[in-house]
Amino acid sequence: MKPERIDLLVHNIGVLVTMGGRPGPRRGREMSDVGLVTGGAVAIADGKIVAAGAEADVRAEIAGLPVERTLDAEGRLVTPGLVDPHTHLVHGGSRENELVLKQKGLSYLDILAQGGGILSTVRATRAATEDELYEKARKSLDIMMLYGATTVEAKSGYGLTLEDELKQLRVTRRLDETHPVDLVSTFMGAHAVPSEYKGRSAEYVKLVIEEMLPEVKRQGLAEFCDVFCEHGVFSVDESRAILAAAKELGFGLKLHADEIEPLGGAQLAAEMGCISAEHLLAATDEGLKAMRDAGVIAVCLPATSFNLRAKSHARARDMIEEGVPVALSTDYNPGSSPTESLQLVMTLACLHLGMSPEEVITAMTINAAYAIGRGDQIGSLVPGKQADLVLFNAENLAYVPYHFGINHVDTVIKKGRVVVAGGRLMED
Ligand SMILES: N=CN[C@@H](CCC(=O)O)C(=O)O
Ligand SMILES: [Zn+2]
Repeated sequence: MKPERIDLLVHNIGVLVTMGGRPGPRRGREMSDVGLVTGGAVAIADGKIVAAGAEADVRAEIAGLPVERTLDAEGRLVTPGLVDPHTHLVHGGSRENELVLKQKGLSYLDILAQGGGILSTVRATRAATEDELYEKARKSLDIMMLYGATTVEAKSGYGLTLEDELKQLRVTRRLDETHPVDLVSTFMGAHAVPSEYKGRSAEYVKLVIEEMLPEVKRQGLAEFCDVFCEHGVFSVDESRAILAAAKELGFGLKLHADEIEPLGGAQLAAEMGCISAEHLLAATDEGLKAMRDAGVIAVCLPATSFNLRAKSHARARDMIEEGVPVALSTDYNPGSSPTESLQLVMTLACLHLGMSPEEVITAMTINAAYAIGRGDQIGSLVPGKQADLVLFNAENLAYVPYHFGINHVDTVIKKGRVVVAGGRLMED
C-alpha cells in the first residue's frame, strides 16, 4: 500500500547496496550479488522502505507524494544497516591481563582450565549490579552503532546461576527497550561449567535443563538458546541434551561448534536443526555438508581467530563453495574478541577468510539477519522492510575493508530515524 507521504528521502547516493534478491539466506555465487545501484536513492515512510534503487526510478515511484525531509548523501556508499549476529554484549569487567598470558604461550582453554577466561568474567558479572551491567553494555552498544550496527544479538552466559543469568537477560531486555539498536536475546547458561560445579558437569547440565531454561522461557527473556560445545566445556551429548530441552520449550537453537577441536559440533547443529553454528574453525567436510543439507547458517568470527592467534581461520571459501550460507560477526566479548567493530571484521574476513567485499557485506546484512531469525524484516533495502541504513564515507564497497582500523560511518538511520550523523551520536 502506498503511503500518504515520504518521511525521508535519501538521495545523491554514490553506490547503493540494496541486497535485493530472493528471500532466504544467500549461498554460493548468490553471495556476490549485492544488488548494486550507482546513483541511487531510498524513500522511507513510517520507518519502512518505500522504494530503493536508481534515483530517477525512486523519484518516479514517489511522484506526487509530499516529502517531509531530504538527506543528501553527497555521493556516499549506502548499505543496509549492519547486523551483528553473535555477541556477548552484557558482562562485567575486562580481561586485558590475558594479553600477556597469551604472549607467554597460554592457550584460551589453558586459561579457562585455570579458572580464568570466561570464569573470571563470571565473577565480575556476578559482582556487578544490573545498573552497572546496563551502563557498560550501553557504551559498547553506542560504539557498535557508531560503527554501523543496527541490530545485534546478545547472549547471556556470564551468570551461570539462575539469578545471575536472569540478571544479564534483563539488562539485554532493558537495552532493547531503551537503545535505538534492536537486540535479539540468546540464553547461554551452558557457556562454561561454573567453578562451584567443577567435576560435576552433569549436575550443572541438569540445572540448565530443569531450572534455567523453563524460567527463562516463562519470563520471555530469550528467543534463542546457545551452548559452548567444546572439549573441556560441554560434550556433544551434553550439548544435545540441552538443545533438545530448549527445542521442546520452543527456543530457536544456536551452537558454538568446532571452534578449537573437531568434536562434531557442525553435525550436531545440523541434527538439532540449529538456525546457525558459530566459529567452526575445526569443522570437517562432513560437518559442513551436514550443515548445508540442514540449512544451518555458518557464523564466522575472524576477529576471534585473529585475537586468539589461531593457526588457521574458519574455512569460509569451502563453506561458500559447498553452499553453506555464511554470516559474519564481531563475537564481541571481553576475552576472545574484545572489539565492537564490524568494520574490523570486514577487513579480517577479506584478508584471513578470503571473502570478497561483496560476500562480506552479504554476510553482515541479509545472511546475518537470517542467522537471528530476522531475515524477513531487515538485512536488505527492499519495500516493506525496516528502514535501517548506513552511509559510509567511501566511494565503493572495497574501500571500507581496505582502509582498515578507522571508522568510515557518517550516518546511521534506524527505523527511518537518523541516529548517527557526521559520525556522532544524535541526542534524543
Ligand atoms: N567460545 C566461547 N565463548 C566466547 C568467548 C567468551 C569469553 O572468552 O569470555 C566466544 O564465542 O568466543
Ligand atoms: Zn561466542
